[in-house]
Amino acid sequence: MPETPTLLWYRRDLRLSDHPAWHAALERGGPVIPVFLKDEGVRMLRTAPAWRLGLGVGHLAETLAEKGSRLILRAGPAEHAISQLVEETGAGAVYWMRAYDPVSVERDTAVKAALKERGVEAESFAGHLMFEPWTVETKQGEFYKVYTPFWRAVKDRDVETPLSTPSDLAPPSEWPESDSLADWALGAGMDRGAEVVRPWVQLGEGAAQSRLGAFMSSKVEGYDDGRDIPSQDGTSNLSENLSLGEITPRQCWHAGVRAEEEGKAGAGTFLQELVWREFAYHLMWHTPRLLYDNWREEWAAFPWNEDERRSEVIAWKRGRTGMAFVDAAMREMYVTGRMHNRGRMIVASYLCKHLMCHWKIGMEWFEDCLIDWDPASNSMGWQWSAGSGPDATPYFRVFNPETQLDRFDKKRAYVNRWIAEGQKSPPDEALAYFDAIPRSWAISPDDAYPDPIVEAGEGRKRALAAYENRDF
Ligand SMILES: Cc1cc2nc3c(=O)[nH]c(=O)nc-3n(C[C@H](O)[C@H](O)[C@H](O)COP(=O)(O)OP(=O)(O)OC[C@H]3O[C@@H](n4cnc5c(N)ncnc54)[C@H](O)[C@@H]3O)c2cc1C
Repeated sequence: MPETPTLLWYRRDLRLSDHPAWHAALERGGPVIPVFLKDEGVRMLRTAPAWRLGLGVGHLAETLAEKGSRLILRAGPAEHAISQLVEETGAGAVYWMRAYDPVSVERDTAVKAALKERGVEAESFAGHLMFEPWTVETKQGEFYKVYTPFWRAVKDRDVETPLSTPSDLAPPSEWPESDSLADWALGAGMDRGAEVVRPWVQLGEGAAQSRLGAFMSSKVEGYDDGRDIPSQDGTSNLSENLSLGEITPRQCWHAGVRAEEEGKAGAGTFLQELVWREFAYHLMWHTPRLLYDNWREEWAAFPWNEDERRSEVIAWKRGRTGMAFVDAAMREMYVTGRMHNRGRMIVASYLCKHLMCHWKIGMEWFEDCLIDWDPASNSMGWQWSAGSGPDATPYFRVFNPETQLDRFDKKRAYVNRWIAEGQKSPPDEALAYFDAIPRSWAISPDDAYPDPIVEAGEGRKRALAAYENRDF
C-alpha cells in the first residue's frame, strides 16, 4: 500500500540542502507536500523581517516549482491550518525543523500534541543550531551564562556533516489549494524602503552558498582585523541568510574548519563568531526573558528613559544625533537592512548609556528595521550593550563614538559613505537614505548636519554617574 503524504512544514528553514526534515520525509516514502503558514509567529514579525521573509518564501516557492514540487501557503493559527491540511490531504505525518523561541516552542508543542492525538506522526528535527541548547551544560548540570566557557564546551564537538540536496521531491499527484503570497502582503509596511533595500538583499540558498564561498576564498584571511572596520566589506554577511535558514550553521562551520585546516588566518575567529549565535540561542532557550525583560532582574530598578517620544530617541532613530559614527550606522541600516557589528555596538551603547534610554527601545527598533533580525542575537546584543544581560559589557565601558571613529574609521570612509549632509557630492549610498526614510521625517541632503544632541564626554559622565549610583 502506498504511504500517505507527509506535510513538510517550512518555517525559518527556507532551503533544500542540509535539511533533515526533508530527508526524513523522503525516507518515510510517499509524496511530500511542502507547506508554509502565515501563522501567529509570522503575524508577530515587524516590518523589515516580515518583508524579507516574504521575499524568502517567494524564492523558495520558485525553487520548489523548478524541481516539480510546490509550496502550499495557508493562513491562520498553526494548529488549525495544519489540521485542516491533514484533513484535506490525508497526510499521515507532519515534519518540521525545530525553533527555540518561546512562542514557537508553545505553538509547536500544541501542534504536536494535537497531531499525535489524532494518530498522525509529528516529528521535529534539529538544524537551525549546531548545538541544541539543552545538550550543553556545565559540570554542575546548569546552563552557561558566560560565552568563553560555552565556547570551550563546544569547540571540539563533532558537528554533523551537512546533508545533500534531495533530487526527487516526491510530489503528490494532486495538490491542495494554496493562498497567493502576493495577497499576504508581507512587505506592506516597508513602503518606500523596499525599493532601496531590495538591491542589497541576497536571496535564497544559492546566494547564501555563494556568499560563504566568496568569504572563504577572499575575505576570511583578513577577517581578524577586517571585521572591525565598517567601511570594509570584511565579514561574511551571512546573518541575513542564517536568520531564515537559507544556509545552516553547520554548513558555515564545516567551511570554516576546512579554511582553518588550510591555514587561513581568521577562520578560527569566524568559528567563534558562529558560536556567539549558538550562545544567544542557548541563553534564550534557558531564560526566555532575555527577549523581553532584564536578564539581570535587578536592572528593573535602573532609571532608564522609556519614553520613545523624547527628542533624543527620535534623533537616534533618524540618524540625526550629530554623532557621525552613530548616524552613519543608523543610515546604513535604513539603506541596506543590515548594520555592521561595530555600528551595532556603538549605536546601542550610545542609546543606552549616553542617552540613558531603555535597551528595549533600541531592540524593538532594530526588530523593525533589520533584514537579518534574529530574536536571540538581537536581544543578547542589546542586553550586552546595556549591561543588563549575562556576560554583559561592564557598566564603565561606554563606547565613545568619537574615539571609536579614530580607531575604526580613521579616514572617515564609513561616515562619508552614509552621511550626505555637508558633502558637495555625496555618494549614492548616502543619498539613498533620503529615499528610504518616511517622507514625514522631512529631512533633506541640503540640511545642515546637526550639532551633537549630547556631547560624548558629557554623556559618558552622566551615564557613569547613573551606573555608579545604582543601588543594586
Ligand atoms: C545591539 C546588537 C544587535 C544585534 N542584532 C542582531 C540580529 O538581529 N541578528 C543577527 O544575526 N545578529 C545580530 N547581532 C550580532 C552581529 O552584529 C551580527 O550577527 C553580525 O554583524 C552579522 O554580520 P555578518 O553575518 O557579516 O557576521 P560575521 O562577522 O561574518 O559572523 C558570522 C556569523 O556569526 C554570527 N555572529 C557574529 N557576531 C555575532 C554576535 N555578536 N552575536 C551573535 N551572533 C553573531 C552571525 O550569525 C554571523 O552571521 C547584533 C549585535 C548587537 C551588538
